[in-house]
Amino acid sequence: MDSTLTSTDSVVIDKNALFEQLHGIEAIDKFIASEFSPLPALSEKENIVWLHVLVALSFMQRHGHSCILLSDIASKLLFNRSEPTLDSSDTAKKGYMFDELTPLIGVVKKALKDERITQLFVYSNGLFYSRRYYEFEQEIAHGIVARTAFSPLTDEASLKVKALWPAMFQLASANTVHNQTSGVQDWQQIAVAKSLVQRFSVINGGPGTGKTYTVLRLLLALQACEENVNIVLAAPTGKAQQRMTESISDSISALRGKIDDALLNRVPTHAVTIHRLLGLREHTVSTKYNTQNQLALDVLIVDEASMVDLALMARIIRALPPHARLYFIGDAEQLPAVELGNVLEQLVDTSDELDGFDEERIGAVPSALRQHIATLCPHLPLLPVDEEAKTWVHTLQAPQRFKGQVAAVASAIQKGEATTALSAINKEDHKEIAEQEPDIKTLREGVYLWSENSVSEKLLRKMATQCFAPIFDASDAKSALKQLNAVRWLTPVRKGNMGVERLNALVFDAIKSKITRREGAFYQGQPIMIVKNNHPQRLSNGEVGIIWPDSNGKLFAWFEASNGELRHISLSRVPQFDTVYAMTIHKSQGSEFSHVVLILPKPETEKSAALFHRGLVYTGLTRAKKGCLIVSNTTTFSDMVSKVDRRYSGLSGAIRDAAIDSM
Ligand SMILES: Nc1ncnc2c1ncn2[C@@H]1O[C@H](COP(=O)(O)OP(=O)(O)OP(=O)(O)O)[C@@H](O)[C@H]1O
Repeated sequence: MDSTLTSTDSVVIDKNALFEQLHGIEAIDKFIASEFSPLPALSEKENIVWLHVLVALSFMQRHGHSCILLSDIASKLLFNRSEPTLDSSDTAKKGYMFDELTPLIGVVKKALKDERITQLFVYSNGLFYSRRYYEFEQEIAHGIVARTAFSPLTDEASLKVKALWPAMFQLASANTVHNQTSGVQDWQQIAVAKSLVQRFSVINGGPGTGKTYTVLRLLLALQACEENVNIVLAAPTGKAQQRMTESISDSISALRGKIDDALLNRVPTHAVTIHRLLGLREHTVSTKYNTQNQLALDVLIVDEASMVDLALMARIIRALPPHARLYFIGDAEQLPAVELGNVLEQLVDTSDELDGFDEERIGAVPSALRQHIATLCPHLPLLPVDEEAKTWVHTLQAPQRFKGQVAAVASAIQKGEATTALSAINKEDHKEIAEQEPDIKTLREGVYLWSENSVSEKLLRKMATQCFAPIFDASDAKSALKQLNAVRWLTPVRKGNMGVERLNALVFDAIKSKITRREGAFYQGQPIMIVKNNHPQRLSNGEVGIIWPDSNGKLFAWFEASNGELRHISLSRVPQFDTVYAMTIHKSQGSEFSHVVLILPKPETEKSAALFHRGLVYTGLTRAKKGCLIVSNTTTFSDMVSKVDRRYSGLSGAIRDAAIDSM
């Protein structure tokens, strides 16, 4: 038989001929489809449908979705490409037209009668999954729902927290009267009050909306309830762990003098990476801490939760002892994790219809919880019974820092309002920039847009010198690192004219006359980013350092430790790295810079156009603390803001179902 043909006793299909017609698929998609089809119980026609469902599932999982929604592929022509494009040697592909929904579901259900298939795949509520991801979602949903039940404070704990409250929130009596009479709600206080009586909650909000401020108060309140409570702070990456340590420490400093030092000194400040906490072994999926060997802690606070993927979340839930509290801090509008899943987005998602269910218990605020809040915060307006949000989600909206233009533009982008965002940005045209060329203003407070067309190579080089020459003028490694974090260039892509690789080469060319010392591939002032976790050197993927001489003039790589101290390692020990004047927006997640140059080029290929979406613009912009210069055409900018990158997941629905089951 021809090797391209696959058969069971009754069915023969020419898989390669079918794959040949599909655009955008990769070897792994073909492998999955080949491994689990054809099935003897299906007819030839059904097997062809089944094969394409498997290709679609594998394709979607490669793109971060945990499942496929069958109604979204039903009656659709997918994997087609009408014209060969210039950027690839691909020819036109016919694609595959999926059946209508009812027969499509019929085939999937029939395939799932096969014992081997049912061990590996699941169909549930219109979603088709690999069983592994379905089970992750179920585990997470049950772990969360078990923790969202109302668990009241003891009278003693309640009194202690109540005594601490006015100092924690700096409540002057004028303030409290104001809240009571004006009806102005204080969502930070509500978040703390609610989180005290729920063992799981999410504190969600954009940059500077006061998440750390809120978490610190939650920690103080938890410690007031139970003196020896064991609290652990964790974040998904080394960079995020460092920032968490810094922001909690800064927040504590801001409270000094207002609250008893003894209380503040008990608050933990040192964060760890989640991987380290769980003892995730490199190149394996096993963790030291898991269901059999759970972590010895009472409270786990996870920062930058948008970067937590589905598998990592499942591992966190497994490693937590049942009594442990879990609090997630993050911004659900940020890009989701690079790996599969969009956990935070699903946790805060309120799009699920609660109609027909007991809203009192699933979505709205139960009366016992309202009573608890009224006791703790009599100065605040009562929460309405019909509040729509999930009780465990606290979305902070009012920017406390970061006021002004960056916040206004970010908020319009978040809502998908490209025109509003554009009207809130200062736009400068080619002529103005050209006129300013001798003294271009790359780094200013606020948000500026320069049209991509008006940014010539010459101008880019001037911008590069302005942004990065100060690194080379620094007096020591610490100030060089500080200069490095003052500005970063961000772009969505690695390749192409405005991709990371070309921009880094261009910057290097613009500043190379400033280089005074070199050693092999390294030079003084070179910013490097580690691209793979390296345990022996205690360096994690994404960590950024600088090459700088020590007092003897010998070059070393310098990194900031989580306590703010610098440490250096010899150049021969530097693991795999990239030079990093420019980096991808994805890699910038969890970092902040005073200024950002956000380059959003016109997509050069069909593939990159599909990947340019709102999350990239929002994440890139919100990395900027003071100013952001966007280099983009208004059409590209608007297209990106209008395009949402939705990941399919059944997690939100699984949580709802688990909540109903638990009633
Ligand atoms: N209710 C408040 N009253 C006064 N200042 C506040 C309040 N909430 C937050 N702040 C201040 O606003 C600033 C930003 O708050 P915070 O660092 O908690 O925000 P964040 O959401 O954690 O920011 P990021 O996302 O950047 O980590 C801090 O200086 C903080 O002290």
